[in-house]
Amino acid sequence: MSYAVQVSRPKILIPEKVSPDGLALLKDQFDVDEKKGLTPGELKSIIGEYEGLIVRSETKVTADLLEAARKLKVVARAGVGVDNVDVVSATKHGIIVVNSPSGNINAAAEHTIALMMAVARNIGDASASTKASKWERGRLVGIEAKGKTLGIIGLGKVGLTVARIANGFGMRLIAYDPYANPTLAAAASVTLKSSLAEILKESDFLTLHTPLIASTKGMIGAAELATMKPTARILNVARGGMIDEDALVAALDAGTIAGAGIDVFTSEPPQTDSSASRLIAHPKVVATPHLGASTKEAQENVSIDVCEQVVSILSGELPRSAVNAPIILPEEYRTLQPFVTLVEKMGSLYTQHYTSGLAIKSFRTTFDIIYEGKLGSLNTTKPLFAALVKGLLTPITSSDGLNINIVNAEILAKERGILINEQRSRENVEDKPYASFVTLRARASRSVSNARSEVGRSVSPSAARSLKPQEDEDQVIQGFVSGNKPFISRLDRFKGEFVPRGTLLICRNYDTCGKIGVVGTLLGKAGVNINFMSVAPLHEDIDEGVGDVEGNESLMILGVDKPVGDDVVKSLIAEEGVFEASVVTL
Ligand SMILES: NC(=O)c1ccc[n+]([C@@H]2O[C@H](COP(=O)([O-])OP(=O)(O)OC[C@H]3O[C@@H](n4cnc5c(N)ncnc54)[C@H](O)[C@@H]3O)[C@@H](O)[C@H]2O)c1
Ligand SMILES: O=C(O)[C@H](O)COP(=O)(O)O
Repeated sequence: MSYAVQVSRPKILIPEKVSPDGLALLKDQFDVDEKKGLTPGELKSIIGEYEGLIVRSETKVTADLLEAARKLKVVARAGVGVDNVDVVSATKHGIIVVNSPSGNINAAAEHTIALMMAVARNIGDASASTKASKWERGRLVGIEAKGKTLGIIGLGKVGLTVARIANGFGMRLIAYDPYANPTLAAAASVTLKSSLAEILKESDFLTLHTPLIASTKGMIGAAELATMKPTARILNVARGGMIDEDALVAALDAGTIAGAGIDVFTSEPPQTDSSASRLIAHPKVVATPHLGASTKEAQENVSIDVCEQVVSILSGELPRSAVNAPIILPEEYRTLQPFVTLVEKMGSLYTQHYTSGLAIKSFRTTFDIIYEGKLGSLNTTKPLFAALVKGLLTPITSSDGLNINIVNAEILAKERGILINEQRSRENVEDKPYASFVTLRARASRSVSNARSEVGRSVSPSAARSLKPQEDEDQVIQGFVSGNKPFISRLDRFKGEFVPRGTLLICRNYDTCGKIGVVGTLLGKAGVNINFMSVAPLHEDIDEGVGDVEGNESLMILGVDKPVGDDVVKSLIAEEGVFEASVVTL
């Protein structure tokens, strides 16, 4: 008599329509349950049995669901956007979230072109009218794409693909993307513009291809629509929320915008009597139900992509596109983790403090990152390199773009035109209160430094004068780790310790009495509480020319309990002696 030992196989749940091509890769090793139409309650009641969960955009992977997911190791998003996944909560639970950042790019780009032509030639309206037994050739005259200007907001993967196709139509291509790679733009015949205003004014067709992040949310509202040509047509195959839907309906009603092709909405499916449903119902709108990625080919691509990653993760290997990437391997974790956090924060601080608000934003900057002291003898700095790239890009790419890990960081940096030189120094750091520290030095190109002096962070008129001497200076951020906690110890010419965490207001001002009171009063009036404050005087080692306020300046760093509005920042710099201010969230 023989006995077969029953070993239970890991289980994977698929509550949405995912292409079978990828699922076939799972079936040898795992039990795959395809269960569509589950309510949130039903999903929660069964999720505890599963090691893997594969979703598209409809399943809401909430903190509550993840709390109940006792065995879950991976959430795989068969597509790009992870806005339906609570990534922070997944990270807290040690669950890796992966996606497929490029499997559906072509599908989204082709859908954009389909909407553009449908809007240009009244295809939706004409089809409905003809099916209703009408023959309205006179009413349904369209326009051609050839010779028209296509304005592209967001020249990333989808935006560039749209540009390449539209180039074949004989369209003039312009784009606004402060972080675009100029070489790729030029190769696609796209002229990069330095302001959104120029794009709005010149576009016959305007198409959006950015992620939905703070800087893009509501970026096209009534004021922006009012600057566009009344013959302009708008396309959105990116995310709902970037266009103010009510404002677009009003502009279409008033005839100040000619038409729109929209695939994505603020509520999906749209609720009755919502702004999304009013937009969909508008006669000048061609609407599709989030179909950008819905082609057979794209669904095969994303399915295979994420299923391969599920296999990797459940076999204990690194995935290629983890959204909450383990940029550090387990054996390196103990030594490097606090420095990974530090370097990521330094990168993020750089992007937010130096590039937000610039007329010309760019990473055409060369970064030197110098690891000193004990860090100088590391076997590998790959996780720190990846952390820097992640920190630099995170503030501008949202969770959609966070697939940065030790495998892909170098390629992603190159794609963005980010040049990073790593240097190690084992030199004695005995004069320092810490055994290792990291310096990030950005050598700004001429165009960037010019932009800084023109617009920069919010600057007071008197600051323009004192900013001048900084134009060609390197930008420096220095930090160290103490008790596993990251600290910033230098920001440009200022030396002072602060913890890079939460929302920080950074003000450069005359180091005179009363400044703290002024800032405190203005924040108090705006209902913003100060959690901590640090004053950084000029760095003692710095003897470079610092302008006519030399030796008399300091940096004030305030940890605040909520974001500080632009109006408050403007009032701050209107104060005598406050030169510039920026708000960063780390
Ligand atoms: N409708 C669909 O089914 C569908 C399918 C695929 C992708 N998408 C969406 O399309 C969008 C673009 O995807 P992608 O893969 O090209 O992303 P991407 O990250 O490759 O490109 C986004 C670009 O936006 C730029 N950007 C960021 N902030 C900006 C700002 N404030 N102003 C101007 N540009 C800014 C970035 O520099 C980047 O180049 C995403 O929102 C994605 O979720 C939708
Ligand atoms: O983010 C994406 O990949 C697209 O919006 C597609 O979403 P879908 O998988 O639900 O079609």
